[in-house]
Amino acid sequence: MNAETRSKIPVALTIAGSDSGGGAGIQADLRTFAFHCVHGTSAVTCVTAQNTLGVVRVDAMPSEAVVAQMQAVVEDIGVQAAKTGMLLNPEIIAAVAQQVETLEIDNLVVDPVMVSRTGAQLIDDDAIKTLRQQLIPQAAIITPNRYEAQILSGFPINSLDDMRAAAQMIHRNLKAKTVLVKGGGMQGNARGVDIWFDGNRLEILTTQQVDTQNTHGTGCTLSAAIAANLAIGKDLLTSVKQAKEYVTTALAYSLSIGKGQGPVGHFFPLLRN
Ligand SMILES: Nc1ncnc2c1ncn2[C@@H]1O[C@H](COP(=O)(O)OP(=O)(O)O)[C@@H](O)[C@H]1O
Ligand SMILES: Cc1ncc(COP(=O)(O)OP(=O)(O)O)c(N)n1
Repeated sequence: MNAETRSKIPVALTIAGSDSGGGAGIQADLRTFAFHCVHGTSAVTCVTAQNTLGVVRVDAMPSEAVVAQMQAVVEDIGVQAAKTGMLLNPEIIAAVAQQVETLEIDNLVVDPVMVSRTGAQLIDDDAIKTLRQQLIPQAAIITPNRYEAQILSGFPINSLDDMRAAAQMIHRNLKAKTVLVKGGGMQGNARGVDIWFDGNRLEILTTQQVDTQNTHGTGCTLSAAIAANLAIGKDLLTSVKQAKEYVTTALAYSLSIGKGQGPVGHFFPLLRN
């Protein structure tokens, strides 16, 4: 890559929390951006003390600090795409939503981090309300997991049909432009199947099911890979399909570290032997 090409490298921004265990959050996002040869920038929203067994403590950043990070990055460097992850509280969500509008951030991927794969609620009810009202309508795509889709649609999800109905309802009721309901938390044949709905087209996205308990960070990795592909200039559906392929490979190379759910292997596909 010569100097001229390097000066045109795509840039993506993650607005998310830190995971001390390195499996999810900004750590997963920045590795994913780097894997895609996209320069990664970040606005840290909170710091979690976390490992493969769960979240022990969360400390929020002041919303003004999150705003300052977003402004510093966008006003100087510029970004072609952004993703949000754990935004934690209503003040941070409202501030991020305001800045997305003011800074005219395009290609926004909202991973509405509310509930972990294990079913634990990560943000409070006021934060969920602010997310629905202020941020989701600005997203190019939102990527709820099974439990988040249950909260956003208001009904239980136990089958592919339920996932389909939830994607359509979230699109209609929340003015979300495109919805991807993720199936990592489903059982049986629906595990690892995702549903895409953009108001016209409904797609069932499948890859191989990977049999591993080391799935920590799959949602962050998927949304970061979508943002990276959008920053490169790919269209939305291609970005999602390729991001899903990447997550599947990273799952196949996931890491058995810690005593609980280990992280996916972001760079390990490079070490195939
Ligand atoms: N065991 C698996 N095999 C294949 N794909 C999976 C598996 N687990 C999760 N995925 C995929 O990983 C992505 C993230 O989904 P999910 O794990 O549901 O999100 P979250 O981490 O937000 O709970 C989705 O594309 C999902 O289909
Ligand atoms: C700091 C932080 N952000 C997000 C998450 C959730 O990670 P995600 O990839 O969406 O979900 P899991 O598959 O790990 O449940 C987190 N744990 N920490």
